[in-house]
Amino acid sequence: MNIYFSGSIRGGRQDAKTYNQLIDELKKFGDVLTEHVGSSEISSEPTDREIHRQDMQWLKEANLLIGEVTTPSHGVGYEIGYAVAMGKPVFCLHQKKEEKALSAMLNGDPAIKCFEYAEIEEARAIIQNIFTNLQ
Ligand SMILES: O=c1[nH]c(=O)n([C@H]2C[C@H](O)[C@@H](COP(=O)(O)O)O2)cc1CO
Repeated sequence: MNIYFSGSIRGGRQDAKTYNQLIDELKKFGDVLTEHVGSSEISSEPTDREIHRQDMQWLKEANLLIGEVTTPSHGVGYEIGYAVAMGKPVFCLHQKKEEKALSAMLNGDPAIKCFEYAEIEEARAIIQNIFTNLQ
């Protein structure tokens, strides 16, 4: 099972620790192709062209995409739209925040399953359910 995990990088790293915790959970169910998204240090070595080429390759190889979408990110939105267009299953997790509603373009797409969580334990349980219910 190849898992493409999406999370904000240049959109803001305030949820990076959560990404890391989610990636640890996802690793129980398959190979996370984009483990660097949860890393405390993002390499600035590859060019943007190389990042895009590599990520598109991983997206092609992925069986599904799971995004943590609390922090809005152009890259995450792009990856999600691309994965939907490729017919891949897409799941989005976001933290409950009164001041910020999830984008209608994610929440309103019947092809995307969106889940709200408050605590990391809740997010772990959502991930476990996703893989239990995968056909
Ligand atoms: O250095 C990078 N490496 C990388 O893999 N990405 C991909 C993976 C993330 O899910 C997504 C983050 O996009 P953004 O940087 O626009 O927040 O884009 C994005 C960047 C920087 O834009």
